[in-house]
Amino acid sequence: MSDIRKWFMKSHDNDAGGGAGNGKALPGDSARPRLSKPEPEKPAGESAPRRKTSKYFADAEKMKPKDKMDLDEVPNKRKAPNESEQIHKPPAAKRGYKVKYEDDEDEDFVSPVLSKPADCTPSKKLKTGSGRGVPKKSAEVEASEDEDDKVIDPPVKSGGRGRGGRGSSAAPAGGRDRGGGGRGGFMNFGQRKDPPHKGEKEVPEGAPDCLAGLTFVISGTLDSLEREEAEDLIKRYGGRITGSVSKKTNYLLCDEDIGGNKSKKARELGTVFLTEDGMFDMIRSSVRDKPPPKDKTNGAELSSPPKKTAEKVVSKCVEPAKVAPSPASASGAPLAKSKVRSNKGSDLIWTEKYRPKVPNEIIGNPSLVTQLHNWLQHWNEQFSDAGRKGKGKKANDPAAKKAVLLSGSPGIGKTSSAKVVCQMLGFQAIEVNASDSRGKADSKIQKGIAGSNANSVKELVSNASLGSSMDWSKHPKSVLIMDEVDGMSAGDRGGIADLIASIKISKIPIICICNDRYSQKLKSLVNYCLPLNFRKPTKQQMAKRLSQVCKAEGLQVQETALETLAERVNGDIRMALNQLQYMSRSMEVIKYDDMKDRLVNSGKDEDISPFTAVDKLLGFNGGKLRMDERIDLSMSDPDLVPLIIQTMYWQENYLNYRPAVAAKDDDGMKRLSLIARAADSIANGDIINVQIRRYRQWQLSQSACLSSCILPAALLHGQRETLEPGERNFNRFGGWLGKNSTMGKNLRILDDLHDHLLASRESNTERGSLRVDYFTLLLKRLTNPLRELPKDEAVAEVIDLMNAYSITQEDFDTIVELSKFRGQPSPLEGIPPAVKAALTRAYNERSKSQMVRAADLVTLPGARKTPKKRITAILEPPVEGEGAENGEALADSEEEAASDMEGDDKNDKQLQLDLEGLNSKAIKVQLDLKGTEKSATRKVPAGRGKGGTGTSAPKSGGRGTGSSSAAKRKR
Ligand SMILES: Nc1ncnc2c1ncn2[C@@H]1O[C@H](COP(=O)(O)OP(=O)(O)OP(=O)(O)O)[C@@H](O)[C@H]1O
Repeated sequence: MSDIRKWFMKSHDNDAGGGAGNGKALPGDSARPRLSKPEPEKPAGESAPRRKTSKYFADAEKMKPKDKMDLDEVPNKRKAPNESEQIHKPPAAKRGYKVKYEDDEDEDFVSPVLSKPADCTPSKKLKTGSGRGVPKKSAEVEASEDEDDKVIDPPVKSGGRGRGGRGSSAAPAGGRDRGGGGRGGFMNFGQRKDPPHKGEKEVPEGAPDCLAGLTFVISGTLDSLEREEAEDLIKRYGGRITGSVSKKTNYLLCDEDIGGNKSKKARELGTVFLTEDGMFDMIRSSVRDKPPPKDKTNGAELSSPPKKTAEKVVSKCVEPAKVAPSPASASGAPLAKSKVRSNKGSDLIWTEKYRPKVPNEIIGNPSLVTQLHNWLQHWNEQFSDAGRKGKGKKANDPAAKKAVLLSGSPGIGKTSSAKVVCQMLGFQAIEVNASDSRGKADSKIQKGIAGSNANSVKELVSNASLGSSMDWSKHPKSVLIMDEVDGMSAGDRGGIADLIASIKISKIPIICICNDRYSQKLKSLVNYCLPLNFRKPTKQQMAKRLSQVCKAEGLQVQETALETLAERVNGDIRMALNQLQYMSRSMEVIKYDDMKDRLVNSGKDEDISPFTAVDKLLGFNGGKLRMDERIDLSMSDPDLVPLIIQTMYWQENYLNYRPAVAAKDDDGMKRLSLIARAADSIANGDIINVQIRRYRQWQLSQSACLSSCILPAALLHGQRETLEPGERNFNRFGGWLGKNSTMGKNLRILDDLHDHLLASRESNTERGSLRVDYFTLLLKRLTNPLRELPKDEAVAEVIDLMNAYSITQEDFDTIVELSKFRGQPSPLEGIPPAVKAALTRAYNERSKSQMVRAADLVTLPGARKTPKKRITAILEPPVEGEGAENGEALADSEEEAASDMEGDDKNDKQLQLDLEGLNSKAIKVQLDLKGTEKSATRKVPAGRGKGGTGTSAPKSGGRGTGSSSAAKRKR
C-alpha cells in the first residue's frame, strides 16, 4: 500500500517538477481554454509535463538529478490521463485578477470581484505573501525560511510559503511538505494536513453579507485557515458552501493544485479558482468599496464583476426580511402575512402556529402525501363493509391494506400530513398517542367502556360504543391516528397485537405513525399496513420554509444562519422552529454567528449517545477537541464510553484506529507503541474503576475517565479502518459487554448445578472447584457410556448417575455447555442420536416417577422460594389421561392440594407410594443448609425432617405416624 502511495506521490512530484513553463502539449490540452506558451515537444519520458497551474511545484530544470530519475521512471502512458486534470487553469473568460507564477505568468487564478492588479495587493501586509497580488520574489529570497515573514518584492509567485516552487530545495518537488498536500482524494482521505501558516494571517473584516449570493467550494488545504474556519468565514459574510462543483459554483477556493475531481470539474465548467488570500482581499475590499450611507449598495458593488452574481447579491444583501422568498413562491401556499414583529409576544408555539394546513405547506414528500390522500379517499369504497371485503384481498396488495404506516424521523411532518389529508377529505381525525395508556384491551369490550384507552380504540374501530354516543350525521367519517406506535412497550403490553386485531375488524381507516419502521416490535404490524416512509426535507427546503416563518414573524435572519440551523437539526423542522422562536425572544436580527453560538450552546444540552461520544473522541478530529469537551464526552456515559473504547479482544474499536499522530509509520512500530501506551492507560483506568466501584471513591471519576478514555483516544485517534475482511467499519459494543453477560449466565447455571449436587449429598465442593475439578470427570461419566456401551445399558448407567447426583437434564446441558471450548470438538460428539433420544426418554420417564427432586427443596439465603407448586403438583395424584398439565392446574395452592388429598383415599395411597420414594438424602441436605430444625419445619411441609422431627409438623393433620412415614413428613 505504501508503495502505491509513494508511486502516486512520485507522480505528483514529477508533475510538479516538470517545471513551470514546460507545459508540453498533451492529449486533451487542446480543449483547455488557454495555455500560456506552447512548449517545444520533448521525447516521451524525458520529462513529465508540469502541472500547469500549480505554483507549488518545482521547475524541472531545478530539480535534483534523483528527482529527475524518478520522473523518468514513471511511464508516460500512466501519466497521460492525469495531465488534463493537472492543468489548473481557469478559463480566460472569468479572469479577473491574477496570481503570478514564477515561470508562467499566464497561469492565473481569477477572481470576478477585483480586476485591477493594484487592488489585488493586500491592503495590509500579510505575514506570508502567498496568493494573488503578492509580489514576486526571487528564488534566493525564497530559499530563506525567514523570508516567509516578509512581503517581498517581485518577482515571484505564491511568495514565501516555503513550500514548492523552490527548485533548489532539497525536498522533493512535492512542495509544501504536506505528504502529498492532500491530493490523491481517496488515498489521502482523512489525512489533510494543517494549513502551513495556520493562524498566521489576520482574518479580514468585511461588509455584512459581502459574499451573499456567492457559492464556494473548498478544495485541499488552505494556507492559513482550517477548512472549518474558512467555511465559517464565508458563511458569516453570507456566502454559501457546497461540497462539489456545479454550474452554480462561483469559486473553487484552493491554495494548491490538488489535481482532484473538484479542480477537474471546475476547469470543465470554467469555475473561477480563488486562493485564500484572494478571498481575504475580496472581503476586505467590500469594506473599502462600501459607500457609507446604505447597506443596500454593498451587494451591488461587491457583485459587480460577475453579472449573475450581481443579481443574487442585490437580492440577498438587502435586509434579511427581503431575502426571504415570498411564501407564495416558496411553497405555493402563502403563510399568513403579518406586519413586521406583529406576532412578537404571541404565546402560540410556532410549531402549532405554522403547522401546515394545506398540502402545499408541507415541505417534502409530496408523492407520499398524494399516496396517503388516495388511500384514504378510496378507503370507504374498499372497506366500508369491513371484515368481508378486506378478507378476500391479497395480503400484499397495497390497496388491500386497511391501515397505513407513516414512518420517518421526528419532526418531518408525518402527523401534519395525516391531519392535512384527513381535513382535506373531510375525515374527523381521532388521535391516540404514546402518552396515552394503550394496553391490551379487555376481551370483553363492555368492560372497558369509559375505561382504558385501549378499550376505547377497540370500541372506536368496531363502532361498538361510538354508534350510540356520537352523532354520526355530524361525523360521518372518522380516522384513527395512532401516533408513535413504535413507542408501545412495557405499558402497552400486547398493544401491537391488539392494534393488529383492531385493524382486522376496523370499520374506519387507521393511520399508524412511527419513527422506526424496522423496529422489531412493528415486524408484524407492517404486514397489515401500507408503508409510507417519509424522508427528511433537504437543507434548502427547510431554509426556505424557515425563512417564510421568519418573514411572517418579522424576524430578520441571515440566510446562511437558516441553512446552518437546517443542517444542524438534521431535518427536524419542529426543532428548527423551536430554536428560532427561542432566539426571537431575545433578538430581532439573527446573524450566522448568533446562530452558531446558539447551536453550540443548545448542543450542550443534547443527549449524546456513547457511540457518538466514542466516534468523536477517536475520530480524526479527536485531537482538536478541547479538554473540557473530551471530559464531557467521556463523562456522557462513564460506564459505557470506556467499554466501547476498550474491548476484550482484538479488532474492536480502539485498535481499529490508524493514529493520526503516526501517519508516517511505514513499519507500524509507532502505531504498536501507541497501542501499548493506550492499553496501559486503559488498564490503569480499570484499576481506578475498581477503587471507585468497590470502595466508592467517586472522587476518582475524572481520573478514571482520563485513563480509560481521554488518554487512549488522544493517542490513537485517527481514521478508522477494518483489520480483517468482512468487518464492518464502525464502532460497536465492546466484546466485554457480551462476554460479561455470558459470564453472568454461565455463573447462574453453574450455581443451579452446584445446588443440585449439594442437595444430592454426593458432593460437598465449592462452585469454583466444581467447575475446575469435577467437570471433566462428570462429563466423562455422563457421555462416555453413551458412546461406548450398548444403548440400554448406557442410558441406564447415565440415568443412575444423574439420579445419584440429582443432575437434571438442564444440568446435563450445563455440563456440556461449559465444557465447550473453541477449537475443541463438541463434548457430545460421537454419541449416536438414537442414544441421545433414548436418554431423553428415559430421563422423562424417570422424572415422572421421581417424587421430589432433591434440589427443588433446597432453599438458599437470598434464593427464590421453594417451588411449592411443583411439589404439590407432584403430590397431587395425576388423573388418568390428563397427565402432566394437570399438575399445574392442581397446584394452585398447597392448601388446596392438601385438602384434595385429604378427601380422597386413592390419593392417599398414591401419595404414600410417591413419598416413600422421596429422596430422603435431599431432605437432610436441606435441613443441613437451613441450619436449624425450626426453619426447616417452617419452610418445608410438615414432617419433612428426618426421623421424629416430622411429628411436630403442624400441617401433618395426624396423617401417618412414625418416623418412616414420608407422607407425614411431607404434610
Ligand atoms: N414537512 C413539514 N412541512 C412544514 N412544517 C413541518 C413539516 N414537518 C414538520 N413541520 C413543523 O413541525 C411541527 C411538527 O410536525 P409533525 O408533528 O407533523 O412531525 P412528525 O413527523 O409527526 O413528528 P413525530 O414523529 O415526532 O410525531 C409541525 O407543527 C410543523 O410546524
